[in-house]
Formats: sequence, structure tokens, C-alpha cells
Amino acid sequence: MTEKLTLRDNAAVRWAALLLLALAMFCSYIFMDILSPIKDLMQSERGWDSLAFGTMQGSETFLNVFVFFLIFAGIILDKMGVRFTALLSGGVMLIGAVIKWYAVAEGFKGSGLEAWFTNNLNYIPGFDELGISPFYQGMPASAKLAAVGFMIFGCGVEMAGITVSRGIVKWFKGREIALAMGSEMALARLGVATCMIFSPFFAKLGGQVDVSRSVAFGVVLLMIALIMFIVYFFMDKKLDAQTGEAEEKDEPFKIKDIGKILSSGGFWLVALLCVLYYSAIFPFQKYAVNMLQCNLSFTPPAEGSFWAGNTVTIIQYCIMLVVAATAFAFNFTSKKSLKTLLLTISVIGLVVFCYMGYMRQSAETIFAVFPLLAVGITPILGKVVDNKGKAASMLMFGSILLIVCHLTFAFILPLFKDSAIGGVLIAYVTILILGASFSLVPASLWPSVPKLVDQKVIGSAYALIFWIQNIGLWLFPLLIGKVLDNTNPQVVNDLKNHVITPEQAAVSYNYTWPLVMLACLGVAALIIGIILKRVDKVKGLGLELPNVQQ
Ligand SMILES: C[C@H](NC(=O)[C@@H](N)CCCCN)C(=O)O
Repeated sequence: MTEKLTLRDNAAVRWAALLLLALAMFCSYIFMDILSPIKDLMQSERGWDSLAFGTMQGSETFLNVFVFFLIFAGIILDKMGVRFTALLSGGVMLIGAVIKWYAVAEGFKGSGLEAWFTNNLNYIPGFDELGISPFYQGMPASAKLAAVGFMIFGCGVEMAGITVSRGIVKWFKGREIALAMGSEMALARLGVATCMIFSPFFAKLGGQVDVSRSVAFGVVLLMIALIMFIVYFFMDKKLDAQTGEAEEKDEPFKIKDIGKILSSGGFWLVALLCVLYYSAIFPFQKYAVNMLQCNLSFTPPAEGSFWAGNTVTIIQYCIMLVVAATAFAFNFTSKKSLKTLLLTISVIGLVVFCYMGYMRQSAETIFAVFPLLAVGITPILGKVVDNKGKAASMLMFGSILLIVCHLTFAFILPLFKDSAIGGVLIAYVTILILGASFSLVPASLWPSVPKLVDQKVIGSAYALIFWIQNIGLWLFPLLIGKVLDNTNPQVVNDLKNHVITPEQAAVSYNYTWPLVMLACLGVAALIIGIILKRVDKVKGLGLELPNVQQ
């Protein structure tokens, strides 16, 4: 008897479903960091100092970590299915984003709501005592309301993240699942790069600064994300109609099934590796530009010159798109000559991108190469995992690269502070290697989860991993800041006593110890990776096996 073909057996339809999910995540990742590149403007336009800015940014993880929203999101996903949760997460993201937009809009200034926020939310019983409150006495009203919006958005975006991962498992299990997840993550990284470039662009458009324009740009993208999820809803419904809704209805999810996840040793190892590895990446990303400013001497191009203008930003972004597109197309051709051509274009694009970054003499443009390499090679590595396996080995190798990079930033880069080109060259090579590590680990980690837990609890499994990961993402930016202050007492005192200006202080920090701390996270991740490989061998978890069934 021949098996009835379904939508997912058609490669074009399967990849179209992925495109909808990945585009929604692309838009979400843009909003996630929308204010990060305009910290200076938030200070000058809305009076947010570093504490207000950092507290608002940290609010993203608050409901997920401390009110366990992510755990509920996982249960909702396993009970209600992918299409319902996709719509719900798209709606929640949009509501949070609109609140954040209103908080920074001109209309909020002088409103009754502003007065209310100024006088309230100064003390949150329980959370204040533990030092985890997302508000504090004296926090600007706009930052408080933006924090409320951002914590709602944070619930939506993490819910969307686990939904998209489960959706990819649904459409790609037994097929090119790692390539699909790698491609989705590549688009997400492109989203981060897009945000870094276009958020300041919109804020300063037309020569007049308006920070709410950047957030409005993000809100429009989240409307597009919701549309993507609505279109996906109908595809998913059709697939379920064809498969008899096998995955989500035949064996309904029960809360006690979560116990099965927690009793899996492999699951705990992957969750631990995830929190250790990502804590050394995402929190570092928040400080990396400043770390480069402290370790390199820049000579900015003359005001009004080509290198100082906006045109070069647009050109760099176009090059980024070309590199991303050629690297992606590389996965879908088997013709050797075409592969060589695509690879050559990618490499030339990357070199030109780096050269332009060097000529602009700014830490932001040098660090911009970090997501670019991940955009290019995550899908390629995903394809390797699909066809050759070796996920556990790749997790170990990615951790080794992470350790090497953080130690290079800590001990080698400072030696080249006075060399005009040497420091930039070392920074580029190290950032590129870190980008390779940031491709190796995600490309092998996320597609391994379906091998460790039952299909019907996969949503809860991703949610639990994200929850554990979010604890690290909340904790480590704080720890980096604290270690930085404690190991730079001179800078802190000079700033307090007005011996140096905030601008001088900002580029005077020694980053050695925060970087050593991040390298230690890499060492811990490597040890977990070694244990995982051993457990995989003994218990036959299949992590080293290819995903594609022959
Ligand atoms: C797929 C994975 N996503 C995550 O880890 C999310 N929890 C997003 C965290 C973003 C924090 N700003 C990834 O992006 O590799």
C-alpha cells in the first residue's frame, strides 16, 4: 500500500512554510534590539541614563524567567498546537511593541499616563528585596512604560521562538531539519544586523532626531510578522487535515509528560550547554562594541567625507544581503562550478565588507561582521548535520572556538592597542572565528532536541531550555557590568570624582576579567559537551547520526 502524500512531502511547500516562520522571526529579532544602537539618543532625547536603559533592556526576560511565562508558553504550545500559538505569540509581540512605541512617542510626554508612571511602580514588593525588579524609584516614566511593553514583547518573542522550532520539527522531521533551523537562525541574525543599521537611520532620518520612528519601524515589521503567522495558520491547518492531526491530537499532551522531559539526562546536558554557551554570546554582544572601543585606537574619517556618510552604511548593508544570499544559495546547488562562483562572491563580499568597516574606523562597523558570518555559514553547517551528523562533536568544537576567542580578546588584543592595522586585523579574525562558533553550536544544538524527547512534548522541551537559557541571559549582562566596575576601580573613582568625563570613562575600561569569566563559561560548556558525547555513545541517543533518513 502506498502512503498518501501530504503538503510537507512537497519540498517547495515545506520551504514556503519555513519562509513564513523565518520571516516572522526576522521581524521579531529586529524589534528585540531596536533601541540597542541608539542608547546615546535615548539619553539625550528621553533622559534615560545607563541604569534606566539597562533596566528597561533587562525587562525583556522578566516575565519569562521570574513569572515562569515561558513554561506556560510551552504547555500552551503542546496543548493548543503550532498554528494557535503562532497567532497568539504574534499578537502578544505586537501589543508589547505598541506599548513600547507609545512610551517613547512625543504624545506620551506631559500625558496623564506619564504622571501616573512617574508616581507609581517605584517599589515592587518581593522583587525589590531580591534585586530583580524591572523598575526603580526615580526611573523615567517613559522607561517604565517601555519596560512594561518590552516584558510583554519578551513573552511573545520567546513563545514565537519555541513555536517556530516546533513548527520546523513538524514540517522537517526526518528531512533536512538542521538546514531548515540553520536557515531560520540565519535570517534571525540578519535581523540583528538590519536593526543595528536601520534603527539609527530611522531615528535620524531627515536631519531631525525622533527615537519613536525607530520603534515605529519595528512595530510595522511586527505587523508583517503577524501576517506571516496568519498565512502559516492556513498551511498548518491544511497539513493537519491531511495527516489527521496526528501529532497534536492522537496522543494529547498531559502536564505529567513534563516529568518525562526532566528525567532525560540528555535533555539536561543540552539545556546546561545551551545556558552556558549562550550566556557567553548574547550578553557579550551587548558589551562587544564597547570592549573594542576600549582595546583599539580609532581615527574617525573626516566629517562630510564618503566614509563618514550614510551612503556607505547602505552599501555595506547591500553587501551583507549579497553575502547572505550567495551563501544560502550555495546549499541548494550541486553544480561544482556554480558552487565555486557563489563561494567566491561570498568571500569577496566579506573582504570588501571588512575593508569598509576598517575605513569607517568605528567599533560598531567592525563588530557588524559578527552576525554576517553566522548568516552565511549556519545553513551550511546545518546541511552538514543533516547529511553527516556529528552534532555532539560540533557542540564541542564550537565551545573550543568560543574559549579561544574570549581569551584572545582578553590577552592578545590589548597588546595591539597602538597598532593602527594590527589590532583591527586581530579583532576581525577573532570576531569571524566567534561567528563560526556561533554557527556551529546553534546549528547542532537546536536540531538535536527532537532526538532527546517525545514529539508531543517538544514544545515544552524547547520552552524549558529557553527558560534555563533566559536565566543566564538575565544574569550575565549584570555580572559583566559588576566585574567590569570591580576590576576597574580607578576608572569608577575618577568618574565619580569628575576627574574624567563619562565619554572618557566609557573607553577606558580593562575588559580582561569579564572576558576571562566568559571564557570560563566556554570551558564549562566544553566539559558538558564532552560528557554529552560520551552519554550519546553509551545510550545511543543518535546525536552523532545524520538527520536525513536515507
Ligand atoms: C534559536 C535561538 N534563540 C534563542 O536562543 C532565543 N531564546 C532568543 C534569545 C535572544 C535574546 N536576546 C538563537 O537565536 O540561536
